[in-house]
Amino acid sequence: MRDTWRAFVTTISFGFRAARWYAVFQIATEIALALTGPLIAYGAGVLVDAAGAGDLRTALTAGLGIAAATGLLIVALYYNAHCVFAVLERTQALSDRTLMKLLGGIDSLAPHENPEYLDQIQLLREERESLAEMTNATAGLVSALVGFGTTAVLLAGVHPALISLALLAFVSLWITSRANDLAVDAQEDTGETERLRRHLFDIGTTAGAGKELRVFGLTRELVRRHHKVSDEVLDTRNRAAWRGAGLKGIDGAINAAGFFGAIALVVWLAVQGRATPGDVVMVVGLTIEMAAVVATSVGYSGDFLWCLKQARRFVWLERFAASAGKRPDEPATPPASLSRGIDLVDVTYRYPGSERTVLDGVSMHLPAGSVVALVGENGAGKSTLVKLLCDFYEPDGGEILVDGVDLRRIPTRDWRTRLTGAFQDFVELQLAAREAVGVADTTKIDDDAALHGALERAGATTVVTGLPRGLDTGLGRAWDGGVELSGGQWQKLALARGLLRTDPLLAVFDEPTAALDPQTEHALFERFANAAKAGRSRGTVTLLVSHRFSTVRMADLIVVLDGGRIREMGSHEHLMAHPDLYAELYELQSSSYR
Ligand SMILES: Nc1ncnc2c1ncn2[C@@H]1O[C@H](COP(=O)(O)OP(=O)(O)OP(=O)(O)O)[C@@H](O)[C@H]1O
Repeated sequence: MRDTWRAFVTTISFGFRAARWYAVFQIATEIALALTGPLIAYGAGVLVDAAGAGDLRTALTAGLGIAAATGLLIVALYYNAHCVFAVLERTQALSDRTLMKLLGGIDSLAPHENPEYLDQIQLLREERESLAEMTNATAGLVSALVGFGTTAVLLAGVHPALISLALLAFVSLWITSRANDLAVDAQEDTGETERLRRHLFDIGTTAGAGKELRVFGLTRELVRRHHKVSDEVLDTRNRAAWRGAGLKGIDGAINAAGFFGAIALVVWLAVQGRATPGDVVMVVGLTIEMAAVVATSVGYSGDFLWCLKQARRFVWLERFAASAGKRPDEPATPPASLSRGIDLVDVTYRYPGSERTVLDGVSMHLPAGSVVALVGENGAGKSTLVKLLCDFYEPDGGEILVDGVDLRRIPTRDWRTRLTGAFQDFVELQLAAREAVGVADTTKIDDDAALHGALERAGATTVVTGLPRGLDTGLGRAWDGGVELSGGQWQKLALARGLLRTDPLLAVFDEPTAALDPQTEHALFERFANAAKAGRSRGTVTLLVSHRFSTVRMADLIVVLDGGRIREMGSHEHLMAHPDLYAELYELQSSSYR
């Protein structure tokens, strides 16, 4: 119950934070709207009785009241629609920003391996409008309650038995919540299939996959699979919708019977002389009004319950985000510079939900100020090791020591401020060129000298000098006047981002040059190595992952991973003098280049 209350308060507060006065006016106009129907019915009853009794003054006053209520209805309807949109748009923007903050604020990548997390996120993304619709659903429910209460009081004034009409509304509410549960269950049951459907659509329509799609003629197969999973999703959701429609049919029949009973009762009372003609007119009007109120309150309570469901998901995510990540008992700050270096002691790692040990007892010393190259065949565990060093995941066993301090003790965000690097799955940031590089250190976004320095270190100067407006050019074809870059140019900008930070303790470059030609990569790594040597006073450890051995050989230390274990390590000369996997692969590559 506390969770439900918290979910409600959290999401309704979005509306009031994003558009306070519009939300207030929305609720006020909804209440005004709710009152007009019963008041018009009441006025009609008074008018009929007054006219019958020849009381012109009362009849005209009632007529004036009906006219005023109708006028109010027209104005309130118009302004209410404006408020609804204003609240919805602003609240949606706010709830989107809150979601972005929440998801981006989870330091670890481990949740992305958790199917429950992925399902919740998928559903939340799909239904995130519901977070914004809480104000609307609540305002609707409040107005329905006001309309319901006023109608019930007026009906009871004619005969207490008519109040039973109001009780039917509770039956309708119960049936609606059952129908709603069916829809929610169906949505949750199809969460994973829906993810697959979206994935198939994405690969079938994004430019990135376009080439392979055409070369391999995959469109037909993708469409076939999309069709199959769509049918699965839609069949399940449709079955739930039909069962819900069946329940609503029963609801409709019960209500129709109730309304007929109410009209029959007041007509019988009038025939008996215990009700006036005005009462009959009013009860007919109120019965119609009650039907409308029940329909809207059923609709709004359905919306409200649905919004509440999404709100609870949001609160679940808030809790998850707050509990994710490490909370060291004795937090330590990263050192200003490294004197010893980074040690891995018997590090073991297995991806969540996987049985396979990806890193198995890895121990090594990465000396302060050194350039270390990590090599090994595909799947050897190189990127996994890089991810552990970046604190995306925590080792299952063993420890990573930063100048002797266990990385588990260093808060992730503090460690990340002392990290830099570039990754094979870099992001194409379609922003102005200065932003695409400057995001690595936002204090330098307007510092042209710093940005050009990073571009120069990344060998990316010509990428920017070739742009029509230099650093201020918009990148990407999605924008008016934006310039599209080649894969290698995007990668060079990603590298420049990695090289903008000038005081890291660890710089990781995980195949950041795969889109570049070997000569460019060689020249770049030479530059990194020289920069790393120049920065030895800070003790920065530079870790390179590459499959190109001509590049790797310049590292101070080369670590060869094989099946998640260290197979050999040492300098190029040492590894060549003691031939094993490295020497074999090196020879193989250099002979193919001869
Ligand atoms: N998110 C993941 N969940 C489960 N297993 C994973 C995940 N990422 C990688 N693996 C597995 O871990 C093993 C090591 O992968 P990793 O990416 O570290 O290898 P790598 O040496 O960097 O390979 P490459 O040279 O191809 O980039 C692989 O067998 C891979 O299947």
